[in-house]
Amino acid sequence: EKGSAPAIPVDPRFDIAYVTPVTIGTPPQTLYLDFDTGSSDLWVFSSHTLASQVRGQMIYSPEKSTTAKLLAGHTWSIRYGDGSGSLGNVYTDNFTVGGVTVTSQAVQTAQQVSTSFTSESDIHGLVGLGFSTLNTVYPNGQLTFFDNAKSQLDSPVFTADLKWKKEGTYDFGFIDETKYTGEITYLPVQTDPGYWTFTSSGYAVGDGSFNQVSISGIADTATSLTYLPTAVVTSYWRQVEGAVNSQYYGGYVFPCSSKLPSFTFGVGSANITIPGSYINYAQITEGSPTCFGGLQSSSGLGINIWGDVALKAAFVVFNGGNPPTIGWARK
Ligand SMILES: Cc1ccc(-c2noc([C@H]3C[C@@H](O)CN3)n2)cc1F
Repeated sequence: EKGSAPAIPVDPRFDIAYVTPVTIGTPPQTLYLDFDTGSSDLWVFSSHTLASQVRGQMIYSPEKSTTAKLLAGHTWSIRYGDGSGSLGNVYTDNFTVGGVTVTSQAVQTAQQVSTSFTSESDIHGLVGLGFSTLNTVYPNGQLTFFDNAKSQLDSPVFTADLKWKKEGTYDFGFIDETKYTGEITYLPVQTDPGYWTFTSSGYAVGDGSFNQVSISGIADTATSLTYLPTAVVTSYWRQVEGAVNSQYYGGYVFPCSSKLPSFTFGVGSANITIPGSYINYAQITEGSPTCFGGLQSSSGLGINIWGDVALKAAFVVFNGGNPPTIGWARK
């Protein structure tokens, strides 16, 4: 089996997140979910979610699905990197993405969500694509959609082809050769504690020389920006006149009229180049001459994150084989 599904930017002005249509239950209920390689819970806004916390999201109603089964005595609670979170109960039901169906997928129904989820009406939940060890369901952890689907896929892989301000795709079970140029470079993955953690071989700013330095970080499809060590990020923004690291705005801001240099990162002996335009993330407020950078320091996070700003410059293969590896190609 194999399948393809679109990755649709939530806001056409800037790529804050990407959502993908899925169907759950019988008859099928359609929701648009944020696929997240940085976590491993599949949760949805539901008929159980506090009404005061639902604002326009599509919901999953297990009581309307003839194939839904309550996973009695199981609960979950998750906190994301930005402090947002959600919690609730667990059902199993049929779950389909791009034509690939998993019967009895653990679907975590939210009873409560934090304000940033309530205010994001285009995101109806998340599909965790990290390693199942990160799943928060208690007392028995549940498997991700990918872990459940793996055995029925032609190949135990999924790929991410995210695009700048355009619709991209997630493919399951196959590698679409038309989606990239040159070769795919595969790197080892550290699966503990459960992220797709890999080590980049270094970086270059614009046309500058390549700095050979190992940068270990996670590939995270649900983090909008890219967060790297302070030394790396400082050397990038030093090239942009008027760029400052603003305490007020919580990161590097710069004049929107700037022509930003590209940022190249090493993957083995190959490399991926992020165009400068991708690093001009957004105006700090509508109409402002000041813009917020897509490349920020990871010093406060304790982890480096290759988020959408980096991922959308590449074709990325998440290989769930034994051992798992991550593949990068230019496109
Ligand atoms: C409103 C909202 C807030 C946060 C997130 C969110 N989901 O995953 C992540 C990153 C950080 C890490 O926790 C795992 N991947 N961030 C999604 C949202 F729709």
